[in-house]
Amino acid sequence: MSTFLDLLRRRLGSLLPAEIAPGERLKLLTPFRHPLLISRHRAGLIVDRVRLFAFLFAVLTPLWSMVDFIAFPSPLWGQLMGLRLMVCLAFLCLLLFYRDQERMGDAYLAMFILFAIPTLFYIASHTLLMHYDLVDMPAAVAAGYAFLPFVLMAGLALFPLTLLENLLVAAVLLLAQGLAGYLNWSTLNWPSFVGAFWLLILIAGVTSLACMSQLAYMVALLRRAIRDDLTGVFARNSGEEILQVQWNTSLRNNSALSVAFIDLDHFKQINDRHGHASGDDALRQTSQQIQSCMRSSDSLVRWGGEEFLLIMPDTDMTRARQAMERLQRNGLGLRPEGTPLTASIGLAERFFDQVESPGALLELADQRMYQAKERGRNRIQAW
Ligand SMILES: Nc1nc2c(ncn2[C@@H]2O[C@H](COP(=O)(O)OP(=O)(O)OP(=O)(O)O)[C@@H](O)[C@H]2O)c(=O)[nH]1
Repeated sequence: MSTFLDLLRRRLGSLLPAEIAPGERLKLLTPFRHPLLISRHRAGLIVDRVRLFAFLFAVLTPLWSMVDFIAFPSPLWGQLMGLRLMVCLAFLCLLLFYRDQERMGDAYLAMFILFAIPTLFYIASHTLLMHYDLVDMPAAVAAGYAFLPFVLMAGLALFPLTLLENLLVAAVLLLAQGLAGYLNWSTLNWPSFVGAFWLLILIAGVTSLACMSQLAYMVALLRRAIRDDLTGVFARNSGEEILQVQWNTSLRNNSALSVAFIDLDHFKQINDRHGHASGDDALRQTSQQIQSCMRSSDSLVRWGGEEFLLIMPDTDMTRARQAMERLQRNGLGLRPEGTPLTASIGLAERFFDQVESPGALLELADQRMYQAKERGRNRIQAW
């Protein structure tokens, strides 16, 4: 039975996008456990896509007035043109004035505005069209107005969204379509309202898959770009970005921010005596040991060869020191000859040291790490 379940799990697992690692699959379902850098890059990408959409809509919406002019009687085409110009203006404002702060809250707001503008247009245009008894070509053009929810649902596929986010937006669009049916907007030559609703659900399903595939590619590419190949912790350039973000957050919230430089002692000897592969093993062990001790909000960065930087938001000097003492007690792994790996650790904290920039914070922690080396290694230097 368990072999069958195993086989089933593996077969089903192979249906998921291949580029995503097994441990990362949950990231495709909900946005709650996305690391900081994924959220930032995803937010930036979503806002870029919103602006692209806004540009296309701003150009295409007024152009369609020519079709209205040919198909509809006066004053209907004029009223619709007025609506279209307002929509165009709203999209232009979104395009020109929306500033991306690389926060998911901003991305959600941008998407909300992007979808709210055509939805309001959808309601307003149908309120106008309902007053006219259109036949033949005008009726066919009016039916085109009923396709807007389909365009919006298909447009969702452009965004790198999780399943949960996708279902929420799709549910709102389905609700709007249901409301349109309830209010009898289906008079617009739409042959079967239930058929249309079903089609919208199918499109929602396909879009969810498209969104998750995009997100999977994004997560996989980011993993390669931001992680150190050997240890899997953050690479130095991502560490610099994370430190800047955490610095900004600590300024905004007036909260503590600690950093620790952790430099392994006599690491060169491992390479010299036991070979480079043993040195690599030791680095992997150390990074795992530090990760097992740190909080989920902390970020571990491989800063250089055998030097790690631990960024600890919301952590004052006392607690940072306690965390490093715990790390020392748990150990950093073993050298090939069986003796414990040790490190010299330099600590610095924003309030405690009264520094004015993330660079100064790093500098101080680095200096203290060198002092710890000079004082005999295997120690924590906090002032
Ligand atoms: N195996 C391995 N070694 C590395 C890697 N990156 C850097 N190193 C080695 O790390 C060693 C660092 O040596 P040193 O800077 O002299 O430091 P140390 O021997 O730890 O001495 P102290 O820091 O003074 O205690 C060098 O031998 C580098 O070749 C890596 O990715 N893998």
